[in-house]
Amino acid sequence: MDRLAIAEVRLTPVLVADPPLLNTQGVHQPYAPRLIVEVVTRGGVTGLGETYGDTVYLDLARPLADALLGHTVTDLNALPALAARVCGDPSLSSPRRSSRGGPDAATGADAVDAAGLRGVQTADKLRLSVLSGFEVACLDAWGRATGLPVHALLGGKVRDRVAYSAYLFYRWAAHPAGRGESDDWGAALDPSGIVAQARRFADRHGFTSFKLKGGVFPPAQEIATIRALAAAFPGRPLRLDPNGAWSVPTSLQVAHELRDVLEYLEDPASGTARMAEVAAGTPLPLATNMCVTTFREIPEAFARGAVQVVLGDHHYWGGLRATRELAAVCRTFGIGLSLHSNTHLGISLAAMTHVAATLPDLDHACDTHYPWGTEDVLAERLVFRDGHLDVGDAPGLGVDLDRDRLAALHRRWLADDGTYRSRDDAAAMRLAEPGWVTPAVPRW
Ligand SMILES: O=C([O-])C(=O)C[C@H](O)[C@@H](O)C(=O)[O-]
Ligand SMILES: [Mg+2]
Repeated sequence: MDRLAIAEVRLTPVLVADPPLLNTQGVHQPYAPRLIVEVVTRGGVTGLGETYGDTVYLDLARPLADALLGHTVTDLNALPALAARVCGDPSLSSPRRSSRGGPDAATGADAVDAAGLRGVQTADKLRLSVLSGFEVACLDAWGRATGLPVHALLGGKVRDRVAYSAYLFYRWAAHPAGRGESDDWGAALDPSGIVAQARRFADRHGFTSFKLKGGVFPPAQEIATIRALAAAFPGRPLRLDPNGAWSVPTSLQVAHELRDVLEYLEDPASGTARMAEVAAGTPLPLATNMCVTTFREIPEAFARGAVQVVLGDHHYWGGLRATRELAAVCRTFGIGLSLHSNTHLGISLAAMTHVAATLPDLDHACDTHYPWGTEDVLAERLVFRDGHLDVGDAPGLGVDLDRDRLAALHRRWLADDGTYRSRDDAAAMRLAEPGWVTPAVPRW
Protein backbone atom coordinates (compact mmCIF):
# COMPACT_ATOMS: atom_id res chain seq x y z
CA MET A 1 0.00 0.00 0.00
CA ASP A 2 2.89 2.35 0.74
CA ARG A 3 3.80 2.34 -2.96
CA LEU A 4 0.34 3.77 -3.66
CA ALA A 5 0.78 6.67 -1.23
CA ILE A 6 0.90 10.10 -2.86
CA ALA A 7 4.39 11.59 -2.88
CA GLU A 8 3.75 14.60 -5.10
CA VAL A 9 0.84 16.45 -6.71
CA ARG A 10 1.52 18.71 -9.69
CA LEU A 11 -1.02 21.32 -10.76
CA THR A 12 -0.60 22.88 -14.19
CA PRO A 13 -3.10 25.52 -15.29
CA VAL A 14 -3.32 25.88 -19.06
CA LEU A 15 -5.10 28.02 -21.62
CA VAL A 16 -6.52 26.10 -24.57
CA ALA A 17 -7.59 27.60 -27.90
CA ASP A 18 -11.38 27.75 -28.20
CA PRO A 19 -13.37 28.83 -31.29
CA PRO A 20 -15.90 31.71 -31.26
CA LEU A 21 -18.90 29.57 -30.30
CA LEU A 22 -22.05 31.52 -29.45
CA ASN A 23 -24.45 30.90 -26.60
CA THR A 24 -27.12 32.90 -24.86
CA GLN A 25 -24.62 34.70 -22.65
CA GLY A 26 -22.17 35.74 -25.35
CA VAL A 27 -19.34 33.98 -27.12
CA HIS A 28 -16.50 31.74 -26.05
CA GLN A 29 -13.26 33.55 -25.33
CA PRO A 30 -10.31 32.68 -27.60
CA TYR A 31 -8.74 30.67 -24.79
CA ALA A 32 -10.37 28.50 -22.13
CA PRO A 33 -8.75 27.77 -18.76
CA ARG A 34 -8.29 24.14 -17.70
CA LEU A 35 -6.31 22.58 -14.87
CA ILE A 36 -4.18 19.46 -15.36
CA VAL A 37 -3.64 17.44 -12.17
CA GLU A 38 -0.80 14.93 -11.83
CA VAL A 39 -0.66 12.66 -8.80
CA VAL A 40 2.70 10.88 -8.33
CA THR A 41 2.87 7.83 -6.06
CA ARG A 42 5.81 6.76 -3.90
CA GLY A 43 6.10 3.83 -6.30
CA GLY A 44 6.80 6.35 -9.08
CA VAL A 45 3.53 6.05 -10.98
CA THR A 46 1.86 9.25 -12.27
CA GLY A 47 -1.92 9.57 -12.64
CA LEU A 48 -3.62 12.27 -14.74
CA GLY A 49 -6.72 14.33 -14.04
CA GLU A 50 -8.32 17.42 -15.56
CA THR A 51 -10.88 19.94 -14.40
CA TYR A 52 -12.01 23.56 -14.78
CA GLY A 53 -9.05 25.94 -14.57
CA ASP A 54 -10.72 29.25 -13.69
CA THR A 55 -9.05 31.11 -10.83
CA VAL A 56 -11.75 30.19 -8.29
CA TYR A 57 -11.03 26.50 -8.98
CA LEU A 58 -7.24 26.95 -8.77
CA ASP A 59 -7.62 28.61 -5.38
CA LEU A 60 -9.31 25.46 -4.07
CA ALA A 61 -7.04 23.01 -5.87
CA ARG A 62 -3.82 24.22 -4.25
CA PRO A 63 -4.73 23.41 -0.60
CA LEU A 64 -6.25 20.09 -1.67
CA ALA A 65 -3.02 19.16 -3.49
CA ASP A 66 -1.03 19.81 -0.29
CA ALA A 67 -3.49 17.88 1.88
CA LEU A 68 -3.34 14.81 -0.37
CA LEU A 69 0.34 14.10 0.27
CA GLY A 70 0.69 10.81 2.14
CA HIS A 71 -2.85 9.60 1.35
CA THR A 72 -3.10 6.55 -0.89
CA VAL A 73 -4.64 6.77 -4.33
CA THR A 74 -7.16 4.08 -3.29
CA ASP A 75 -8.48 6.19 -0.42
CA LEU A 76 -11.22 7.78 -2.53
CA ASN A 77 -14.13 7.61 -0.09
CA ALA A 78 -12.19 9.96 2.19
CA LEU A 79 -11.67 12.58 -0.53
CA PRO A 80 -14.93 14.56 -0.10
CA ALA A 81 -14.40 15.08 3.64
CA LEU A 82 -10.76 15.99 3.10
CA ALA A 83 -11.75 18.49 0.41
CA ALA A 84 -14.49 19.98 2.59
CA ARG A 85 -11.96 20.42 5.42
CA VAL A 86 -9.15 22.02 3.43
CA CYS A 87 -11.05 23.84 0.71
CA GLY A 88 -13.15 25.92 3.05
CA ASP A 89 -15.96 25.83 5.51
CA PRO A 90 -18.84 23.62 4.26
CA SER A 91 -21.22 26.28 5.56
CA LEU A 92 -19.95 28.33 2.62
CA SER A 93 -21.91 25.95 0.48
CA SER A 94 -24.64 28.52 0.37
CA PRO A 95 -24.89 30.35 -2.95
CA ARG A 96 -21.85 32.33 -4.01
CA ARG A 97 -21.81 35.77 -5.57
CA SER A 98 -20.88 36.12 -9.17
CA SER A 99 -17.21 36.96 -9.51
CA ARG A 100 -18.16 39.46 -12.17
CA GLY A 101 -20.05 41.72 -9.82
CA GLY A 102 -23.28 40.96 -11.61
CA PRO A 103 -26.36 39.47 -10.06
CA ASP A 104 -25.88 36.60 -7.69
CA ALA A 105 -26.04 33.58 -9.95
CA ALA A 106 -27.49 31.41 -7.25
CA THR A 107 -30.28 33.49 -5.84
CA GLY A 108 -32.85 32.60 -8.40
CA ALA A 109 -33.72 31.28 -11.78
CA ASP A 110 -33.50 34.73 -13.36
CA ALA A 111 -29.83 35.35 -12.71
CA VAL A 112 -27.03 33.62 -14.56
CA ASP A 113 -23.33 34.17 -15.07
CA ALA A 114 -20.88 32.09 -17.12
CA ALA A 115 -21.12 29.38 -14.50
CA GLY A 116 -24.88 29.72 -14.84
CA LEU A 117 -24.64 27.78 -18.09
CA ARG A 118 -24.04 24.80 -15.88
CA GLY A 119 -26.52 25.78 -13.16
CA VAL A 120 -25.99 27.80 -10.02
CA GLN A 121 -22.47 28.16 -8.73
CA THR A 122 -22.11 27.12 -5.11
CA ALA A 123 -19.04 26.55 -2.99
CA ASP A 124 -20.02 22.86 -2.80
CA LYS A 125 -20.11 22.55 -6.55
CA LEU A 126 -16.82 24.36 -7.05
CA ARG A 127 -15.17 22.07 -4.52
CA LEU A 128 -16.64 18.94 -6.12
CA SER A 129 -15.41 20.07 -9.54
CA VAL A 130 -11.90 20.46 -8.15
CA LEU A 131 -12.13 17.15 -6.33
CA SER A 132 -13.14 15.39 -9.56
CA GLY A 133 -9.77 16.21 -11.14
CA PHE A 134 -7.97 14.65 -8.18
CA GLU A 135 -10.27 11.61 -8.07
CA VAL A 136 -9.62 10.90 -11.75
CA ALA A 137 -5.85 11.33 -11.26
CA CYS A 138 -5.93 8.90 -8.31
CA LEU A 139 -7.92 6.35 -10.32
CA ASP A 140 -5.49 6.69 -13.23
CA ALA A 141 -2.50 6.18 -10.93
CA TRP A 142 -4.17 3.23 -9.20
CA GLY A 143 -4.97 1.64 -12.56
CA ARG A 144 -1.46 2.19 -13.92
CA ALA A 145 0.07 0.74 -10.76
CA THR A 146 -2.08 -2.41 -10.92
CA GLY A 147 -2.40 -2.83 -14.69
CA LEU A 148 -6.18 -2.27 -14.57
CA PRO A 149 -8.22 0.14 -16.70
CA VAL A 150 -10.23 2.77 -14.81
CA HIS A 151 -13.50 1.17 -15.91
CA ALA A 152 -12.41 -2.02 -14.09
CA LEU A 153 -11.79 -0.03 -10.90
CA LEU A 154 -15.37 1.27 -11.26
CA GLY A 155 -16.72 -2.27 -11.40
CA GLY A 156 -16.23 -3.07 -15.07
CA LYS A 157 -17.52 -1.92 -18.42
CA VAL A 158 -20.90 -2.93 -19.77
CA ARG A 159 -20.12 -1.72 -23.31
CA ASP A 160 -17.02 -1.62 -25.51
CA ARG A 161 -17.72 1.77 -27.06
CA VAL A 162 -19.48 4.94 -25.98
CA ALA A 163 -21.73 6.96 -28.29
CA TYR A 164 -21.20 10.72 -28.61
CA SER A 165 -23.35 13.38 -30.21
CA ALA A 166 -22.25 16.20 -32.54
CA TYR A 167 -22.37 19.49 -30.60
CA LEU A 168 -23.44 22.17 -33.10
CA PHE A 169 -22.96 25.86 -32.36
CA TYR A 170 -23.87 29.05 -34.13
CA ARG A 171 -20.46 30.61 -34.51
CA TRP A 172 -18.44 33.33 -36.13
CA ALA A 173 -15.60 32.65 -38.56
CA ALA A 174 -13.11 34.31 -36.21
CA HIS A 175 -12.84 35.92 -32.81
CA PRO A 176 -13.39 39.68 -32.79
CA ALA A 177 -10.44 42.09 -32.87
CA GLY A 178 -8.19 39.49 -34.48
CA ARG A 179 -7.74 37.60 -31.23
CA GLY A 180 -7.06 33.90 -30.73
CA GLU A 181 -6.24 31.10 -33.13
CA SER A 182 -7.95 30.66 -36.48
CA ASP A 183 -9.68 27.57 -37.85
CA ASP A 184 -11.28 26.63 -41.15
CA TRP A 185 -14.86 26.10 -40.02
CA GLY A 186 -16.15 29.47 -41.17
CA ALA A 187 -19.24 31.16 -39.82
CA ALA A 188 -22.50 29.30 -39.10
CA LEU A 189 -25.28 31.75 -38.36
CA ASP A 190 -28.29 30.34 -40.17
CA PRO A 191 -29.93 26.98 -40.93
CA SER A 192 -27.74 26.21 -43.94
CA GLY A 193 -24.57 27.06 -42.00
CA ILE A 194 -25.57 24.70 -39.18
CA VAL A 195 -26.53 21.91 -41.60
CA ALA A 196 -23.10 22.26 -43.27
CA GLN A 197 -21.46 22.11 -39.83
CA ALA A 198 -23.47 18.98 -38.98
CA ARG A 199 -22.44 17.32 -42.24
CA ARG A 200 -18.82 17.98 -41.51
CA PHE A 201 -19.18 16.49 -38.02
CA ALA A 202 -20.97 13.47 -39.46
CA ASP A 203 -18.41 12.95 -42.25
CA ARG A 204 -15.40 13.44 -40.06
CA HIS A 205 -16.46 11.67 -36.85
CA GLY A 206 -19.48 9.59 -37.85
CA PHE A 207 -21.86 11.28 -35.40
CA THR A 208 -25.47 10.33 -35.94
CA SER A 209 -27.18 12.49 -33.31
CA PHE A 210 -26.98 16.27 -33.17
CA LYS A 211 -27.36 18.86 -30.46
CA LEU A 212 -27.76 22.55 -31.30
CA LYS A 213 -26.71 25.16 -28.76
CA GLY A 214 -29.62 27.57 -28.84
CA GLY A 215 -30.64 30.69 -26.97
CA VAL A 216 -28.61 32.73 -29.46
CA PHE A 217 -31.30 33.88 -31.89
CA PRO A 218 -35.04 34.40 -31.43
CA PRO A 219 -36.75 30.99 -31.13
CA ALA A 220 -38.35 31.09 -34.61
CA GLN A 221 -34.87 31.13 -36.17
CA GLU A 222 -33.71 28.22 -34.04
CA ILE A 223 -36.88 26.26 -34.87
CA ALA A 224 -36.05 26.79 -38.55
CA THR A 225 -32.53 25.47 -37.96
CA ILE A 226 -33.81 22.32 -36.24
CA ARG A 227 -36.28 21.81 -39.08
CA ALA A 228 -33.42 22.11 -41.59
CA LEU A 229 -31.41 19.53 -39.62
CA ALA A 230 -34.42 17.19 -39.52
CA ALA A 231 -34.77 17.50 -43.29
CA ALA A 232 -31.06 16.90 -43.86
CA PHE A 233 -30.80 13.99 -41.40
CA PRO A 234 -34.23 12.33 -41.36
CA GLY A 235 -34.96 10.26 -38.30
CA ARG A 236 -31.74 11.22 -36.48
CA PRO A 237 -31.97 12.19 -32.80
CA LEU A 238 -31.89 16.00 -32.45
CA ARG A 239 -31.65 18.18 -29.35
CA LEU A 240 -31.95 21.91 -28.75
CA ASP A 241 -30.42 23.61 -25.70
CA PRO A 242 -31.05 27.35 -25.12
CA ASN A 243 -29.55 27.21 -21.60
CA GLY A 244 -32.72 28.40 -19.88
CA ALA A 245 -33.22 31.44 -22.12
CA TRP A 246 -36.96 31.01 -22.72
CA SER A 247 -40.11 31.77 -20.76
CA VAL A 248 -42.56 28.96 -20.02
CA PRO A 249 -44.95 29.95 -22.86
CA THR A 250 -42.07 30.20 -25.35
CA SER A 251 -40.71 26.83 -24.21
CA LEU A 252 -44.13 25.26 -24.65
CA GLN A 253 -44.53 26.74 -28.09
CA VAL A 254 -41.10 25.48 -29.24
CA ALA A 255 -41.79 22.07 -27.70
CA HIS A 256 -45.08 21.89 -29.58
CA GLU A 257 -43.54 22.93 -32.91
CA LEU A 258 -40.61 20.52 -32.67
CA ARG A 259 -42.30 17.63 -30.87
CA ASP A 260 -42.01 15.32 -33.88
CA VAL A 261 -38.24 15.75 -34.39
CA LEU A 262 -36.61 16.34 -31.00
CA GLU A 263 -35.19 13.52 -28.89
CA TYR A 264 -35.43 15.92 -25.96
CA LEU A 265 -35.51 19.63 -25.25
CA GLU A 266 -32.64 20.69 -23.00
CA ASP A 267 -33.07 23.37 -20.33
CA PRO A 268 -35.65 25.44 -22.23
CA ALA A 269 -36.40 27.51 -19.12
CA SER A 270 -34.37 28.42 -16.05
CA GLY A 271 -34.92 26.79 -12.68
CA THR A 272 -36.85 23.80 -11.43
CA ALA A 273 -40.16 25.67 -11.06
CA ARG A 274 -40.27 26.79 -14.68
CA MET A 275 -38.98 23.46 -15.96
CA ALA A 276 -41.77 21.72 -14.02
CA GLU A 277 -44.35 24.00 -15.64
CA VAL A 278 -42.96 23.27 -19.11
CA ALA A 279 -42.80 19.52 -18.42
CA ALA A 280 -46.43 19.53 -17.32
CA GLY A 281 -47.47 21.05 -20.64
CA THR A 282 -45.60 18.89 -23.16
CA PRO A 283 -45.05 15.19 -23.82
CA LEU A 284 -41.52 16.01 -25.06
CA PRO A 285 -38.88 14.88 -22.51
CA LEU A 286 -36.90 17.69 -20.87
CA ALA A 287 -33.18 17.23 -20.18
CA THR A 288 -31.00 19.32 -17.90
CA ASN A 289 -27.48 20.16 -16.95
CA MET A 290 -28.69 23.32 -15.20
CA CYS A 291 -31.49 22.69 -12.72
CA VAL A 292 -30.25 19.29 -11.49
CA THR A 293 -26.51 19.63 -11.00
CA THR A 294 -26.11 18.46 -7.40
CA PHE A 295 -27.62 15.68 -5.31
CA ARG A 296 -29.48 18.20 -3.19
CA GLU A 297 -31.35 19.51 -6.24
CA ILE A 298 -32.70 16.06 -7.09
CA PRO A 299 -35.60 15.58 -4.63
CA GLU A 300 -37.55 18.67 -5.64
CA ALA A 301 -36.90 18.34 -9.36
CA PHE A 302 -37.84 14.65 -9.49
CA ALA A 303 -40.87 15.10 -7.23
CA ARG A 304 -42.16 17.90 -9.45
CA GLY A 305 -41.48 15.97 -12.66
CA ALA A 306 -39.32 18.87 -13.88
CA VAL A 307 -36.88 16.73 -15.87
CA GLN A 308 -36.92 13.41 -17.64
CA VAL A 309 -33.20 13.18 -18.48
CA VAL A 310 -30.28 14.29 -16.30
CA LEU A 311 -27.09 15.20 -18.13
CA GLY A 312 -24.47 14.28 -15.57
CA ASP A 313 -20.99 15.74 -15.62
CA HIS A 314 -18.30 14.02 -13.60
CA HIS A 315 -16.66 17.37 -12.93
CA TYR A 316 -19.42 19.04 -11.00
CA TRP A 317 -21.07 15.93 -9.64
CA GLY A 318 -17.77 15.16 -7.87
CA GLY A 319 -16.04 12.47 -9.93
CA LEU A 320 -16.56 9.18 -11.70
CA ARG A 321 -17.83 7.33 -8.65
CA ALA A 322 -20.31 10.09 -7.83
CA THR A 323 -21.52 9.88 -11.44
CA ARG A 324 -22.31 6.22 -10.83
CA GLU A 325 -24.24 7.22 -7.70
CA LEU A 326 -26.19 9.72 -9.79
CA ALA A 327 -26.96 6.93 -12.27
CA ALA A 328 -28.34 4.78 -9.45
CA VAL A 329 -30.63 7.58 -8.26
CA CYS A 330 -31.86 8.24 -11.81
CA ARG A 331 -32.52 4.53 -12.29
CA THR A 332 -34.49 4.43 -9.03
CA PHE A 333 -36.78 7.24 -10.16
CA GLY A 334 -37.08 6.18 -13.80
CA ILE A 335 -35.19 9.25 -15.02
CA GLY A 336 -32.98 8.99 -18.12
CA LEU A 337 -29.27 9.70 -18.04
CA SER A 338 -26.63 11.06 -20.36
CA LEU A 339 -23.44 13.07 -19.92
CA HIS A 340 -22.81 16.78 -20.44
CA SER A 341 -19.63 18.53 -21.48
CA ASN A 342 -17.91 21.89 -21.36
CA THR A 343 -14.75 22.85 -23.27
CA HIS A 344 -12.27 20.14 -22.25
CA LEU A 345 -9.17 18.20 -23.24
CA GLY A 346 -8.51 14.53 -23.80
CA ILE A 347 -7.96 13.56 -20.17
CA SER A 348 -11.52 14.54 -19.28
CA LEU A 349 -12.86 12.86 -22.42
CA ALA A 350 -11.06 9.63 -21.51
CA ALA A 351 -12.41 9.85 -17.94
CA MET A 352 -15.93 10.45 -19.18
CA THR A 353 -15.65 7.52 -21.58
CA HIS A 354 -14.52 5.16 -18.81
CA VAL A 355 -17.41 6.05 -16.54
CA ALA A 356 -19.92 6.04 -19.42
CA ALA A 357 -18.77 2.51 -20.26
CA THR A 358 -19.81 1.34 -16.78
CA LEU A 359 -23.34 2.82 -16.77
CA PRO A 360 -25.96 0.24 -17.77
CA ASP A 361 -28.71 2.80 -18.35
CA LEU A 362 -26.93 5.43 -20.40
CA ASP A 363 -29.91 6.29 -22.55
CA HIS A 364 -28.56 8.88 -25.00
CA ALA A 365 -25.34 9.72 -26.83
CA CYS A 366 -23.08 11.89 -24.63
CA ASP A 367 -22.19 15.51 -25.33
CA THR A 368 -18.63 16.57 -26.03
CA HIS A 369 -16.94 19.80 -27.10
CA TYR A 370 -13.77 17.83 -27.97
CA PRO A 371 -14.09 17.96 -31.79
CA TRP A 372 -13.97 21.76 -31.61
CA GLY A 373 -10.52 21.61 -30.02
CA THR A 374 -7.33 21.80 -32.01
CA GLU A 375 -4.99 21.54 -29.02
CA ASP A 376 -4.46 18.87 -26.39
CA VAL A 377 -2.04 17.78 -23.69
CA LEU A 378 -2.19 14.16 -24.86
CA ALA A 379 0.52 12.49 -26.88
CA GLU A 380 -2.25 11.18 -29.16
CA ARG A 381 -5.66 12.77 -29.52
CA LEU A 382 -8.68 10.51 -29.05
CA VAL A 383 -10.43 9.55 -32.29
CA PHE A 384 -14.18 9.06 -32.79
CA ARG A 385 -15.19 6.19 -35.06
CA ASP A 386 -18.81 6.01 -36.23
CA GLY A 387 -19.64 8.59 -33.59
CA HIS A 388 -18.18 6.42 -30.81
CA LEU A 389 -15.05 6.19 -28.70
CA ASP A 390 -13.66 2.72 -28.03
CA VAL A 391 -13.30 1.79 -24.38
CA GLY A 392 -9.76 0.53 -24.07
CA ASP A 393 -8.34 -1.94 -21.57
CA ALA A 394 -4.96 -0.26 -21.16
CA PRO A 395 -4.02 0.51 -17.54
CA GLY A 396 -5.60 3.61 -15.98
CA LEU A 397 -7.25 6.04 -18.38
CA GLY A 398 -5.11 4.67 -21.21
CA VAL A 399 -3.88 8.11 -22.28
CA ASP A 400 -0.40 9.65 -22.09
CA LEU A 401 0.70 13.20 -21.46
CA ASP A 402 2.80 15.12 -23.96
CA ARG A 403 4.96 17.25 -21.68
CA ASP A 404 5.99 19.67 -24.40
CA ARG A 405 2.38 20.40 -25.27
CA LEU A 406 1.49 20.78 -21.61
CA ALA A 407 4.40 23.19 -21.12
CA ALA A 408 3.38 25.26 -24.16
CA LEU A 409 -0.23 25.63 -23.00
CA HIS A 410 1.01 26.48 -19.51
CA ARG A 411 3.32 29.17 -20.92
CA ARG A 412 0.28 30.71 -22.56
CA TRP A 413 -1.45 30.75 -19.15
CA LEU A 414 1.63 32.33 -17.55
CA ALA A 415 1.81 35.01 -20.24
CA ASP A 416 -1.86 35.93 -19.90
CA ASP A 417 -2.58 39.13 -17.98
CA GLY A 418 -5.71 37.62 -16.44
CA THR A 419 -8.02 38.29 -19.38
CA TYR A 420 -8.57 34.61 -20.08
CA ARG A 421 -7.86 33.04 -16.72
CA SER A 422 -11.57 32.89 -15.90
CA ARG A 423 -14.26 32.16 -18.45
CA ASP A 424 -16.29 35.23 -19.33
CA ASP A 425 -18.45 34.85 -22.45
CA ALA A 426 -20.04 38.28 -21.97
CA ALA A 427 -16.65 40.01 -21.91
CA ALA A 428 -15.72 38.25 -25.16
CA MET A 429 -19.00 39.42 -26.69
CA ARG A 430 -18.32 43.04 -25.72
CA LEU A 431 -15.41 43.14 -28.18
CA ALA A 432 -17.96 42.75 -30.96
CA GLU A 433 -20.90 44.47 -29.28
CA PRO A 434 -19.77 47.13 -26.83
CA GLY A 435 -22.31 47.52 -24.06
CA TRP A 436 -23.30 43.82 -24.16
CA VAL A 437 -24.33 42.46 -20.77
CA THR A 438 -25.34 38.90 -19.97
CA PRO A 439 -29.01 38.87 -20.92
CA ALA A 440 -31.47 38.37 -18.09
CA VAL A 441 -33.69 35.33 -18.46
CA PRO A 442 -36.25 34.68 -19.74
CA ARG A 443 -34.72 36.36 -22.75
CA TRP A 444 -37.56 35.32 -25.05
O1 LIG B 1 -25.08 21.75 -22.34
C1 LIG B 1 -24.70 22.81 -21.91
O2 LIG B 1 -25.49 23.54 -21.30
C2 LIG B 1 -23.32 23.23 -22.10
O3 LIG B 1 -22.63 22.59 -22.86
C3 LIG B 1 -22.81 24.42 -21.41
C4 LIG B 1 -21.66 25.06 -22.14
O4 LIG B 1 -21.14 26.07 -21.34
C5 LIG B 1 -22.06 25.60 -23.50
O5 LIG B 1 -23.20 26.38 -23.39
C6 LIG B 1 -20.97 26.38 -24.14
O6 LIG B 1 -19.87 25.82 -24.26
O7 LIG B 1 -21.21 27.51 -24.54
MG1 LIG C 1 -27.12 22.10 -21.60
